[in-house]
Amino acid sequence: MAPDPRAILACRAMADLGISKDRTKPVLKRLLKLYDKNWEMIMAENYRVLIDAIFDDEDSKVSECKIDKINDGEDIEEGLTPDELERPLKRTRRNQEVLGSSSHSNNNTNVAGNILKMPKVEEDELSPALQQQSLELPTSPGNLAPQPASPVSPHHDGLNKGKELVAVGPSALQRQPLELPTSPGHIAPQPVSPVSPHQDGRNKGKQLVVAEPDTHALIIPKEEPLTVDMHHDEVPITVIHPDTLSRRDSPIRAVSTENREEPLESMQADENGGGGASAAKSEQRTSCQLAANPDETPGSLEIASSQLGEVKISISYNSALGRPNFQMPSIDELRGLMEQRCLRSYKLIDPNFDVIKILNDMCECISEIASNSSNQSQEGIAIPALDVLKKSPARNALGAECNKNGCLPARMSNGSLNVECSANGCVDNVEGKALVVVPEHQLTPNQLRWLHDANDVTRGEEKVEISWANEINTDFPSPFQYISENLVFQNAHVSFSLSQIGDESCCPTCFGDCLLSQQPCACASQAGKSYVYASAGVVKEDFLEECISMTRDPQQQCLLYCTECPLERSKKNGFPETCKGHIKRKVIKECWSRCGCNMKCGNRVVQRGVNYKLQVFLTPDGKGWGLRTLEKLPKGAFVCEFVGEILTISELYARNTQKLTFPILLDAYWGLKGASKDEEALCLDAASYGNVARFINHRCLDANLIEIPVEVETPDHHYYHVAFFTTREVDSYEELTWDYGIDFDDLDHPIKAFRCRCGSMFCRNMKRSTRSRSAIIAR
Ligand SMILES: C[S@@+](CC[C@H](N)C(=O)[O-])C[C@H]1O[C@@H](n2cnc3c(N)ncnc32)[C@H](O)[C@@H]1O
Repeated sequence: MAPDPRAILACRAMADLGISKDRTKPVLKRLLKLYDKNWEMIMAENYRVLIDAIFDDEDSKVSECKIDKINDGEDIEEGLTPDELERPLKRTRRNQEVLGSSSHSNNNTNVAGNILKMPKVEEDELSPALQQQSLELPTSPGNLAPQPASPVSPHHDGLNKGKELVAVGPSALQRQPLELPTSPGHIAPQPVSPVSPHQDGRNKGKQLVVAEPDTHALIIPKEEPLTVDMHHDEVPITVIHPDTLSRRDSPIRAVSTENREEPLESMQADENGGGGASAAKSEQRTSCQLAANPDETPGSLEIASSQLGEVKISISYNSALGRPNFQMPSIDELRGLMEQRCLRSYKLIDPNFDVIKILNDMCECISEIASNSSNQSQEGIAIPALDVLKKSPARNALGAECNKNGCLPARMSNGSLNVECSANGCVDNVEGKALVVVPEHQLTPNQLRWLHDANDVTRGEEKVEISWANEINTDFPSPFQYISENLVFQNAHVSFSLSQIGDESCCPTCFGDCLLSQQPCACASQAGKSYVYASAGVVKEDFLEECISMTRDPQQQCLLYCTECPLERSKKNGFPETCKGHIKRKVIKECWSRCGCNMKCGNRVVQRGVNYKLQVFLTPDGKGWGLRTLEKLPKGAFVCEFVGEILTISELYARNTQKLTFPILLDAYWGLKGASKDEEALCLDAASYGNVARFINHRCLDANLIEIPVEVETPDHHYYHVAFFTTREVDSYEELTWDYGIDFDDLDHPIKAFRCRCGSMFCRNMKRSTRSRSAIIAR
């Protein structure tokens, strides 16, 4: 009898995941029997049930085998007990139970949604069978199924960026995430915890890029020269079959480049699975050779390097190879699935286990080995190519030649824009290295302006220049007006009058630097008994920690309720609810023009503006543009203020109909005063007018920035500045993030939330199926 085509499809789908037919068939048969040949059930959600059953099958085999061994006395030598052998599963179950109960308590915990919500578990997306199984195993079958993914290229996000709405609202940070209640239903910002299990991997400044070849580029970064002449189907430079990620004995092919100006060489593990430079002396082929043999490379891990010490790891997929609906997953989805696989296969239960960190470590090892063998011939040695901007000595050199920031200058001549590309993936103006000449008239005014302002998106508005870079594709940021100070849109009442400031609210008799005096000046006293800033312009540790816990830790959190909440009052639906509460915050009071001290006074930090080297960049994980630091930042450092138009809440709601806002509420005092008048209930919107903070992306809970209200020129509490400080030390080239406080479940919210790709293990918008099991275990 001819095999059922559905069975063939199922085997194929499993093969794509690296599961052999031999493993698939018996389990499939069992499932068919179990589900009475209900194929729909088996095929649902990309064969989740099947995948799960296969792994469950293996789990039980392994565990049976181990118990057998123990019974035979084998493992006793290693000090293992049956209990220990079972620990992973038990822990998982226990954690799942806690998770369940926590979710339950979340529902009951209700300071009107103003506390952090547990990550959203979308039970309804699981098949009944899976739901049943998930009660026992938090690693639901979905974890192993390929997730429908959005294209890796942030192309679309990039285009949409600025048109999506950011729901920002107060929420709480958790040290015990399980006990965290739900996140806020309103729009105030929310700071974050310094704890990041992924942080180690990231702050090395390495990036993993999941790239989708784009041949429609107007400007082709030199970083990707091979793609210029390649079809989408062709496999780039250096290729390692994905199976080699898990199978040590898989042969790996490498492809060299022919036309590279900066030689990118291939990296491959040796037959014994040894990584590092020793494995790099490998067979090299051209991309043509590889393309001619496509069946062997449905997907590829690309590790390439240049002699300049750049490291690049990219994962690409040949979409022509029988997977027409293939969509490259986001880095977070990839991470989720990889972690699930590794956890399942190797029973890793270390909560710090992080696939990205492993890849980053790999980059570092390559760099280390490569630099230790600098005298050796570079032939055949693969130097990773993607951490491009971070450690490349070429970057600085080119940058020094071309521009201070090393990125994106362009040249106009004879009506054409000559856009060129450097080895570090930046567009530069090195003579004779032009990749594409784009007629000027083909660029929009916005693109022309961005090219012009490539070195300084602030257009001179800040003390420091802030460049932008796109190492991924040819997108430009969307237009907005850069302003370095908040501006009133129309109805907001903000008075900066000197007469409003009484002597008791400033320090007219001070001089020089207030921080040098023993007694805190009158300004500083308003925030507490001592100065908030340490002399180096950073917030003192104890103050910072207090701010963090007051906003994140439910135990420390205090919510203030308005008698008549401006948010509810302005709702257009005519059904105002009671105030959902606003997080009580600690406030900094800086000295100002009426004070006797000078501009260098240590109690003036935010008003002096951006001080660190920052860069706007296109994120590789689909969040659109983001902000990163180009230098290491100490803990408590002031990074930038959130600047935008000052709006009343009514004005904000009016704008929200257009879904174009990037708002932050100035609600720190709302519950303390009586009912705020309309013109005094304010927020900041950076959609059309804003500063560099408008590029800071959201990260659930463990973001590296926290926002702190700062009073400068007005003691009238309804208006203040919102300043971002680092919650921990931040490495150069790390993306800067803060927790918007979004409640991803609040469908009633006036501002549309987005699908979160923050990658945090505490993500509140992550389906269980894509969530890191290690995160669950960590709880
Ligand atoms: C204030 S903007 C940040 C800058 C933005 N990425 C851009 O390209 O202009 C907020 C928007 O960025 C995107 N974004 C921010 N954080 C994100 C995240 N964690 N996951 C996905 N998208 C995110 C969303 O589209 C959101 O509406």
